[in-house]
This record gives sequence, C-alpha cells and structure tokens, in this order.
Amino acid sequence: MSTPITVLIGPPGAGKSTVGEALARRLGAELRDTDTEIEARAGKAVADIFVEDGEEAFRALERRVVAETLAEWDGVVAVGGGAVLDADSRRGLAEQHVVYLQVEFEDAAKRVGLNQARPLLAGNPRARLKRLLEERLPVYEGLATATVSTSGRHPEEVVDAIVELLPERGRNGGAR
Ligand SMILES: Nc1ncnc2c1ncn2[C@@H]1O[C@H](COP(=O)(O)OP(=O)(O)O)[C@@H](O)[C@H]1O
Ligand SMILES: O=C(O)C1=C[C@@H](OP(=O)(O)O)[C@@H](O)[C@H](O)C1
Ligand SMILES: [Mg+2]
Repeated sequence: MSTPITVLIGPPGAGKSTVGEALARRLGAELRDTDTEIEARAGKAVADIFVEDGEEAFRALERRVVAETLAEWDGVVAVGGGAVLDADSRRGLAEQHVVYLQVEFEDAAKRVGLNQARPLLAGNPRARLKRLLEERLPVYEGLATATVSTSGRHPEEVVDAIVELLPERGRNGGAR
C-alpha cells in the first residue's frame, strides 16, 4: 500500500493533466492520470468509451481506477474532472492531500475549446461548462486540502504554488 504525494482535482481545463506532468517532473516523481489509465485498460479514448459504452460504464471504470490508484500510487495523481461525483471516490479522496486547481470560466472555455476529447461538453460546450463549474464548485471546495488558482498563470507557476503548499514528504519527491 502506498499514498500519493498529492491528488489534483478540478474542472476540465483547470490544467490537472498538464500541471500534473510538470509537478511530477519537478518532484522527480511520476504522474498517474486516471483518464490515461482508463484509456489503457479500455483500449480506447475516453470519448469513444462515452459513445460506445456510455457514461455509466466510464464512471464505473473511473471508480475502480481511482480506488486502485489511491491505494497503490506513490507519485502525483491527476483525476478526471468528474471523478469527484462518485461517493466512494470522494471517501477515498477525503484521506488524501488534495489540491483543487481553480479556473475562471473564460479561461477554462478557452483552454478546453471545442475539443471533442471531452464528450461531456458536447452539444453546447460553453453552457455545459458553465453549469458544470457551478454545480461542482462546492464538491471541489469540500475536498480540497489546498486550493491553487490557475487563471493567468503559466503551468510552471501553478507548480510553484503547489510545491509551496505540499507537506514535507511531497517537497522532496515522495521520499519518507
Ligand atoms: N495554466 C495554464 N495556462 C494556459 N493553458 C493551460 C494551463 N494549464 C493547462 N493549459 C492548457 O489547457 C488545456 C487543458 O489542459 P489539461 O491539462 O488537459 O486540463 P484538465 O486535465 O484539467 O482538463 C491544454 O491544452 C493545456 O495545454
Ligand atoms: O469532467 C468530467 O466529467 C470529465 C473530465 C475529463 O477529464 P479532464 O477533467 O481531465 O478534462 C474526462 O475524465 C471525461 O471527459 C469526463
Ligand atoms: Mg485531464
């Protein structure tokens, strides 16, 4: 059993995957992005899982991958933006060091664009993203050990801010 150095949560476009990579590099640790792990296990892209198997199937796989990652990973973790919707995953996250990456609506919209890789935003991406941010805000805030704003900050600046807020173990790359 291991414990991640920290887990990045936040909405699509917050930069969890990008900042997760940069943070892991900075700490000399490795990143597990749950979406990447889900894609590896399913043998297809997240967007294709949504289309071919449905959101429920994606969420079930996400729940399993989150639980296993929290139990076995000792590096940095980035979860998908919707991982916090699952009660079991929330219980698991409540025991972790969790960094909520905040993003203003306009920045998230710009970053996500009309990228079809995010099936949840299909249809009317701006309206869907706006509602998603509003609905999930209290969930992200409730789980956060630390909160870091990403708007107007380069990913490396976001990493600087996260490192400042990490417990001692995280700042030296996870060595105990
Ligand atoms: N701090 C930032 N400033 C500007 N662009 C960013 C920032 N963080 C991420 N991005 C860009 O936004 C897009 C979404 O980032 P990503 O890491 O996939 O977010 P998430 O995993 O939270 O959905 C990518 O194109 C990425 O390069
Ligand atoms: O917010 C969500 O429900 C989702 C976010 C995506 O990940 P990112 O937050 O990394 O974009 C991905 O897991 C899936 O498309 C669902
Ligand atoms: Mg991501």
